[in-house]
This record gives sequence, structure tokens and C-alpha cells, in this order.
Amino acid sequence: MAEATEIRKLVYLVTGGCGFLGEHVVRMLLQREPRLSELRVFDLHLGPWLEELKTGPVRVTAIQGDVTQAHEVAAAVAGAHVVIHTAGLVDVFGRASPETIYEVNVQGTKNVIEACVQTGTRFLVYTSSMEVVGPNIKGHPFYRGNEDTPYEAVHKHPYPCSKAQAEQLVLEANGREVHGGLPLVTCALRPTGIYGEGHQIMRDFYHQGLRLGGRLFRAIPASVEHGRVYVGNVAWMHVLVARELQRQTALLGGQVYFCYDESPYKSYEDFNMEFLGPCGLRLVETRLLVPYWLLMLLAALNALLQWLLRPLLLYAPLLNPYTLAVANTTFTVSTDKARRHFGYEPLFSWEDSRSRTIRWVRAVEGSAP
Ligand SMILES: NC(=O)C1=CN([C@@H]2O[C@H](COP(=O)(O)OP(=O)(O)OC[C@H]3O[C@@H](n4cnc5c(N)ncnc54)[C@H](O)[C@@H]3O)[C@@H](O)[C@H]2O)C=CC1
Ligand SMILES: C[C@H](CCCC(C)(C)O)[C@H]1CC[C@H]2[C@@H]3[C@H](O)CC4=CC(=O)CC[C@]4(C)[C@H]3CC[C@]12C
Repeated sequence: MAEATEIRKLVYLVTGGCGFLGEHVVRMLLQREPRLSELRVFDLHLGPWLEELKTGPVRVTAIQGDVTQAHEVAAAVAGAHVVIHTAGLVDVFGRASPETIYEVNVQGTKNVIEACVQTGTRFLVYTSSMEVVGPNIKGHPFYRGNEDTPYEAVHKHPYPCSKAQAEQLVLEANGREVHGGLPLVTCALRPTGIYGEGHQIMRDFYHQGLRLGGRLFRAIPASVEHGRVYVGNVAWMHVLVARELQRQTALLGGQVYFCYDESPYKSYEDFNMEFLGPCGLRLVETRLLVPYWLLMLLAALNALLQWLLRPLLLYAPLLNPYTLAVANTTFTVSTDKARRHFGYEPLFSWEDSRSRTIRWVRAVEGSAP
């Protein structure tokens, strides 16, 4: 007992700690970071599940706050050794305005960096995204690429643009002097499409399939491959990189790492069927019935309707020109940089990731959409 309290001396802060990924990071830190003494969970909306975490050996502090408010961020960061910044506005459906997306993703990240500098926090891990690279607006495939693969990263949509700007800010901040005179050490993790327990889009597809009599309709050719990664492995990568950033500052500082695991390369829809299939849904082939030009037309119509209806109501369907372009462009990652730099191996095999996700979808069954 005395030994356990002796080694527990680190304070971590997880921004966005009540989100899909954030919750997994929080739980993973409690399970796998033995040096943790306090875990601060900062989010705009706190989850009730945080209460059950407060009985363990680590002090869990829930902080309701907004990353766009510099003073709230600085107060939460003060005294933390490590910040894992996962908070972000993930919106590719036009629910939020571009200004709001920039405010949260870019200004929010600036506030986190400045808070580290002012308060003397030395280690910052940023949750970036594959979207900072691509797919680009030209629809170029990124096939089994790694962190050094040349690719024309050209974006227009506010989400990838904001993530790219924020990532750049984080990487440029590496080496800045923090309060106390020591250098800030930063790195960025770039997950591909994350799946697993708590994945809202998977839940939406599941309910859509139930409404359609147990069917989903294929819209994208099966040959278009998407990189996907299990949320537990993404969380594990965050925990590991945060630990190793403190040990190997020169090697890891200023670096980017794609998040990867053993999940198979498949089309977005075929991949989802790995979980939705065992839960009773089937994918109906419609390629011959719905040509791509018609999908583009529908996507453009959705965008027009969104714009026309905006004064009255929020119309934000899954299909829009941006999501169609992303869904229809191959983007897969093949790298071992995280293994080479900080010894990352996926904690969950593909079989584990799959069965955990299926179990979660089954539990969602019957719950309101
Ligand atoms: N879901 C995915 O497939 C991928 C997500 N990412 C990144 O991972 C991070 C987490 O994403 P998810 O967990 O999927 O999203 P999420 O929406 O489930 O979680 C984001 C969390 O940030 C919080 N948040 C939003 N605005 C905030 C603000 N102003 N102040 C404080 N907290 C705020 C939300 O309340 C939420 O709990 C994001 O930075 C996202 O860009 C990256 C690649 C793929
Ligand atoms: C919603 C899309 C699938 C529906 C397409 C339709 C309507 C034709 O059937 C999703 C396809 C690809 C997804 C994105 C991808 O996984 C990369 C992402 C990374 C992030 O950082 C955030 C989420 C997302 C942009 C993800 C969003 C949903 C898709 C566009």
C-alpha cells in the first residue's frame, strides 16, 4: 500500500474526457497508468459514469468547462504534469457553423498550449485525425500510407482544416519554454475512423437498419478501403505515448503518429457489417440501382436543403458532398512508427475488438435512437 502511494505522483488532465474516445482514455489511464495520483476530466458535458470512478485509489476530478474559455482551461491545467487534449468538435454533417468548429478545435487548442506554457505543464498529447492528411478534395487515394508518405493534403471543409491547423500549432509548440524554464514536449496522434463501444455513427446505422426492416443499402463500392481502428487501441496509444513522452523527449517530441491496429482493410460499409451483421442486419447490394452520379446529386440536394431550411430547423443527414467524397475515397494506413518509437502494440486483437463492439451493439438494441 505504502509502495503504491509512493509511486502515484502524477496528475493527468484529459480534455473531452466524456466523449466517445475521451471516456476510453480516462478508463484506460485508471487501469494502465500506475503512476497516476489524480485524473482531471475536463468536458463541456460531464457524464454521470464519472461518479463510479471516484472510489478507486486515484483521485478523479470532474471539471465542467469549455476549451474556448482560456481562464477555464488554465485553471484546469495548473499543476497537471500531462495534458491529453482530445476535446474537439467532430462535425462533418453541417450541424455546427464553421466559426464554431474553428473556435473549439483551433482556439481551444491554442488555449490548451498557452495554459501549459503559463502554468509549467511540460507534456501535451494532441488527438489529431487522419483527416489532417486526407482524403483530399481531389479524391486521391491514400493506400497503405505511413507518416512519411507524400500526399497532397488539400482541404476545404472546416473540420479537417481546423484539425490540421490545431495539429500544426501543437507541433510548433514543441520546445517552447514553459513556466519554470523547461521545454514543452508535444506530439500528435492521428486516428483513422474510430469504432467501438460508444460510437454514435454505428448506433445511427444500426437504428437506420432496424427502421428499414433489417436492411442497409450499399452506396459505396466494396473496393474503396477505409482505415479503421478500435477505440480501446486508440486509448491505449494515448496512455503509452503520454508515458513515453516523459521518458524519450527528444525522440517523441514534435512527432505525429497514425493510430493503427489489426482491424482489416475494408470499405466503410463492409467494415460496419462486421458488427451489424451478427446483430441481424444485412447489406443489400444496390450498386447497379444507384449510380454514383445519383448519389452526388442526392448529396448536393441534401446540402441545398440544409441551407434552405437552416432558418427553420437543422437538417443534417449523413449524406452530403463531403461525407460522400470521404466515404468514396480509399484511405488506409500501414505503419509501425508507434511501435518503433514507443513500443506500441495493440492491446486488443481484431477478434477482441470485434466481439466487444458486437456486444455493445447488441446492448444498444431496443434503446431509443
Ligand atoms: N470519431 C472519430 O472517428 C475520430 C475522432 N478524432 C478526434 O478524436 C477526438 C475525440 O473525438 P470523439 O470522441 O469521436 O468525439 P466526441 O464528440 O464523442 O468527443 C468530443 C468531446 O469533446 C467535448 N467538447 C466539445 N467541445 C468542447 C468544448 N468547447 N470544451 C470542452 N469540451 C468540449 C464534447 O463534449 C465531447 O465529450 C476529437 O478531437 C476528434 O477530432 C480523430 C479521428 C477519428
Ligand atoms: C458518414 C460517412 C458514411 C456514410 C456515407 C453514405 C451516406 C454514402 O453512406 C462516414 C464515411 C467515412 C467517415 C469519416 C472517416 O471515418 C474519417 C473521420 C475522421 C475524423 O476525424 C472524424 C470522423 C470522420 C470524418 C468520419 C465521419 C463519418 C464518415 C464521413
